Amino acid sequence: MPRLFLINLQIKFHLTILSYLCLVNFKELSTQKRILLVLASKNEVPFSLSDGAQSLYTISLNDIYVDVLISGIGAVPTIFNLCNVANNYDFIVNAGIAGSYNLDIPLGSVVLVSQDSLADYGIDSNGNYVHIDETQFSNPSQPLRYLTCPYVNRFNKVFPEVYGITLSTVSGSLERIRSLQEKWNADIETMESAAVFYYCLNRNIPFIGVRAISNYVETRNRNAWKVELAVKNLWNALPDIVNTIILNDF
Ligand SMILES: O=C(O)c1cccc(C(=O)CC[C@H]2O[C@@H](n3cnc4c(=O)[nH]cnc43)[C@H](O)[C@@H]2O)c1
Repeated sequence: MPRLFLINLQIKFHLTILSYLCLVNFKELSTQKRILLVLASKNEVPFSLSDGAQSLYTISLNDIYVDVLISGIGAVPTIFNLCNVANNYDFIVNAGIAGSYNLDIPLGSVVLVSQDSLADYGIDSNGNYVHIDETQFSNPSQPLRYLTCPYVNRFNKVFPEVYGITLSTVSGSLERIRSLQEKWNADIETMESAAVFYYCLNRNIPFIGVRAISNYVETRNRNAWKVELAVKNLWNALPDIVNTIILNDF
């Protein structure tokens, strides 16, 4: 057989194998779920993200690529920034730190939020707080409280399930804490969680809320906060959460 013909045949063979491998890879990529982690601040990420105006990053968690959105603290910045990108994802994880009312939950624990409420949407009637959903302004098709995550029981049972409330101010005085506890009897408090629940439930996007406890909800004592421990434990738990998302149908 002429040498030139043989070389030509070899090249064709290699190109065929290469295009097959590319096709397999492309297929794997295109069937991979697109996961977005939403965190309020860079303080809740244990590695450095580039400075500047950028708020969306791609990272690898145990070889699974996920995007990280730094949404800003509080419900409004979180939902404004989330709704700009949410259509590109199959699953949204609201992750971060949280304060705990429940002293049985050790600082640093990672918890899954099974229910959350926008707990300061209401009317203060001479010291008597009434939630919006208890007034004429309630919209039963879009409730603002007792929002339930339908996906939570698919996740690893090692993370306790908790009830949350979401507020625009970190609670730090006894009177406020007592009245919130009396009204809601919640386990944890955050500034974003119920907003992400509300958005995802109304947009029909699968989601989970995962938080690590950085502090107890008590009269303000910043020295007692364990932010570093909570952030470390949160990120140790995230690969397991992401694996569950990849392996399950939602
Ligand atoms: O002072 C710091 O270094 C620091 C680092 C990270 C976060 C903070 C905050 O001020 C907390 C707001 C942020 O964290 C969530 N979070 C944590 N604990 C609570 C709480 O007791 N009540 C409400 N929110 C809490 C919250 O979701 C915010 O995103 C300070």
